[in-house]
Amino acid sequence: MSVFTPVPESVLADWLKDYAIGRLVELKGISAGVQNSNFFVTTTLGRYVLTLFEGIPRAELPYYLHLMAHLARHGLPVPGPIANRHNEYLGTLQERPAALVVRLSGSSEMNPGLPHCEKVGAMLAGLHLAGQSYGRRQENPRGAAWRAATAQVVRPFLPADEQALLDAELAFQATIDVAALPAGAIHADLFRDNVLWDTDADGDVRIGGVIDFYFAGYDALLFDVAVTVNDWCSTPDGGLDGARAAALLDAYHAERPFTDAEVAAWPAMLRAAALRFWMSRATDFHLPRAGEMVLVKDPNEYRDILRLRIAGVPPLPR
Ligand SMILES: Nc1ncnc2c1ncn2[C@@H]1O[C@H](COP(=O)(O)OP(=O)(O)OP(=O)(O)O)[C@@H](O)[C@H]1O
Ligand SMILES: N[C@@H](CCO)C(=O)O
Repeated sequence: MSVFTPVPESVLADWLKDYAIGRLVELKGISAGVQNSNFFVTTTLGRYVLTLFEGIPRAELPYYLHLMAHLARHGLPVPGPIANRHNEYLGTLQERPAALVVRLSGSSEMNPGLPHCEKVGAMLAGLHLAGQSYGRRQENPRGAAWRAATAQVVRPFLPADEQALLDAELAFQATIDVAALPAGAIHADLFRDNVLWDTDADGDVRIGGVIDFYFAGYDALLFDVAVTVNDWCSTPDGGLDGARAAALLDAYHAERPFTDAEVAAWPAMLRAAALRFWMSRATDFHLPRAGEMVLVKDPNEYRDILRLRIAGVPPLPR
């Protein structure tokens, strides 16, 4: 359940007077997502998603909303935010920062095949290329500094073998020269549940939408590729599915060829991406946030993915 803050219809109808999208027809809470309060909003002029931001500092929100607008303007299937009559994307509703974005079509695919992986790879490369001309910069909120700091918070809760794994991984990651890698705006959480699939006129799968940009930031583009491959191309035990990984990576490489530095850093980035989700999930598990309805995902899934990536991975295409 993801409605932490209820919005009465009369309050929303009044708030919408500040927008040019017509009058309220229907308001429905969305029962997915764990971070914010989300609603489907239908007006006389269209279909939108309303988000009330529950935790992200207000000052950080323009980066996300303008990034979504930038990517949508570049033709990517990203929900464009709607500006109000003051030409602002960010408003205030029920004392929360709030934004309306276009509602995109489709639903997520949790068992992706090769065509899905191929399309996600090509789309991610397009996102990175379009992101190069995005003028704002905000560091990846789950970047290397966050991972190192969070590891120290989580470490006391882990058994000895996991502490050893964590210590060794942090020491290894500290030797990686991330600054040598191409960088830019990255999504940083492009999991299967953040891509909506649709079918085109020929019945082929097509990406209808990429959502949830609220972990986006400036970092190595390869880190984003690694996050995406770890989620889309893993087998149930956490191993890499070679065919799905090749489909995703070849399609990405065709749009934005990997550099030599990226080829060298690939195993390390898959490990950094695994560490990021092991740490965030372990934090949610061992230090649950009081009073919030948080869906706790299994940290061991990403501990195991980390162990398996350390054991070896196939190289990037070149
Ligand atoms: N622009 C959109 N178009 C269509 N559906 C959307 C859109 N934005 C969100 N949704 C729907 O709302 C659900 C929740 O959104 P989202 O994943 O952004 O939640 P969140 O709580 O903000 O983030 P998180 O997933 O990190 O918890 C999605 O699973 C999707 O079904
Ligand atoms: N994708 C994250 C959830 C937060 O977006 C995870 O699977 O841990």
